Amino acid sequence: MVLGTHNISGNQSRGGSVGAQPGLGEANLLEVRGLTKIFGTLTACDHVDLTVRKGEIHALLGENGAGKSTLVKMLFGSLEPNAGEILWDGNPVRIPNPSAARRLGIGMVFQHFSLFDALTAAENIALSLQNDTPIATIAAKASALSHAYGLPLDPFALVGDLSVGERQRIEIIRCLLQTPQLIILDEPTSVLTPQEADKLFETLDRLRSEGKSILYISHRLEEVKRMCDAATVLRHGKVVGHCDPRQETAASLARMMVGNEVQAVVREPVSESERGPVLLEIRNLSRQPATPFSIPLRSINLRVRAGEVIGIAGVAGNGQGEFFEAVSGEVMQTDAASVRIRGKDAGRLSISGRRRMGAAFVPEERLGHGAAPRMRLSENLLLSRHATDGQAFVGSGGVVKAGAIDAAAQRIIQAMDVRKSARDPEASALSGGNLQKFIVGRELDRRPSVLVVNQPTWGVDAGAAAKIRQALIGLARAGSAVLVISQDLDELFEISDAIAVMHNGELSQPLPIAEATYEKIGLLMGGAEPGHALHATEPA
Ligand SMILES: Nc1ncnc2c1ncn2[C@@H]1O[C@H](COP(=O)(O)OP(=O)(O)OP(=O)(O)O)[C@@H](O)[C@H]1O
Repeated sequence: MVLGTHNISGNQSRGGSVGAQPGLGEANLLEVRGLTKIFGTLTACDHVDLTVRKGEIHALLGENGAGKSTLVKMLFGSLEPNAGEILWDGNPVRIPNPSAARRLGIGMVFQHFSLFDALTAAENIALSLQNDTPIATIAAKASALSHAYGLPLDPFALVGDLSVGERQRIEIIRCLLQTPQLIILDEPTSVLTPQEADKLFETLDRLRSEGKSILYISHRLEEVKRMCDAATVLRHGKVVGHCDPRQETAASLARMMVGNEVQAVVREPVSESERGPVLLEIRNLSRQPATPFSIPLRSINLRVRAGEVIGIAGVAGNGQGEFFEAVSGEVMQTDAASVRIRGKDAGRLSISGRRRMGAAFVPEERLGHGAAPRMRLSENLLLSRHATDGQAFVGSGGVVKAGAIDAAAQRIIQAMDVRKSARDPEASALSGGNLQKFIVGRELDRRPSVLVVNQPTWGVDAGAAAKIRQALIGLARAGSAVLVISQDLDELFEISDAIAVMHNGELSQPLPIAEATYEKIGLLMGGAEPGHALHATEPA
């Protein structure tokens, strides 16, 4: 490992003199020197140096809040640097806005997608092209790219009906349509299934072989080792090292990012006698597809008992989103008994009604669903908890108890180690992983009897992911029922007492973790007949 010894500012050609200085400099597409961004009192990027060569997949690593997104936003013209220099093909450039970045040849796929739900994939792409190319032409080009790069996409599908993975494909194709030389991908696989991620890697391989460069942000260190030719590591806004990830282990990369060893998650097996009553019960839950693109739910049955964590695995788009909506009350059922919380029918209750029964829910999408972006963390806390913690947060006559809300927000921030640039910032000012930590912490803080969480560690760094996973196990062992929907099989194996698989709107019986293997779960994810080799976790 080379820590901070690779002097990237010493070998470039400048001022367009490509070829004048043979060697490494010729192959550099992007060079960044001393790039700095300050938010209030926080230096999010502190004199960052970075070099991306032509035809290279370059990883940008760092824990949540390290400054990765801030850095790439400056490269894409979404944020203006306070200091520093950007060289493109050896020439100093200013990138005042994303259009300038695109003209230069820089494309970006953001962590939070910027798509309109009510429009089709092709219409969304058209909006970003800023010209009047007919939709049919755009759709044809998008289809051609989708075939060429192995990214299946129906250009006429409504975005609102698509899974997160499918939405990401639109973003990637939208980016490729502009024939970029450098593609920036901000945590592209955090919401993809292993199969989707493999497809994406093929696409990236192909782009690399065409000489394109990729700047790749990811918390998944195994894939960084597998895919990337070089890595730059940030910590607290500063570059702390460069390395060749292929020469590292996931543990050594994690250590480099975090500065020390990442704590392993501990899950002691839970015995039958340690499990309590069924706190969440799904009975014969069926749901017609709301749109032609959504998945019907087919007679789902599941029981989650006090003391246990049940995981739900599955390839994205097999009904997990529809299931979460039905269980959380985002969509109500006609049959009140199809969702029972702590022994009472809840199927016809709203989210607030179900929360009042002691349940808590963490949705997959952080911004918009999990938190209102333009509201402060304390305001978000009030928004989600006024219905359940009315007495704690709202006084007589409806007066908001600002002190109590502030104290609770600070408690959560401290418990989850949420890193931020102000005492009580707007949700949108938090890095993605830190916002996820806050949202999970906000729900855990209520000590709910039932917690249902969809993708608990999406975009969260290795250290923080371990903390969240341990907290979920801790909540269960303290007597709650915890249901975790995740596309990260490693995560499910780490935290679950039993794993069920959702496929095509059907849920298999949970397989006790002692009997679960990647092969069995993988078979079920691929649609193998449920029933064989599976045992219930509890007597009916
Ligand atoms: N618009 C903003 N206003 C104020 N502070 C901000 C803003 N954007 C980012 N920050 C702060 O800058 C720091 C770096 O955030 P950034 O999003 O770059 O981190 P990151 O490394 O991408 O993290 P993650 O892995 O969680 O996505 C964080 O402390 C964040 O709170």
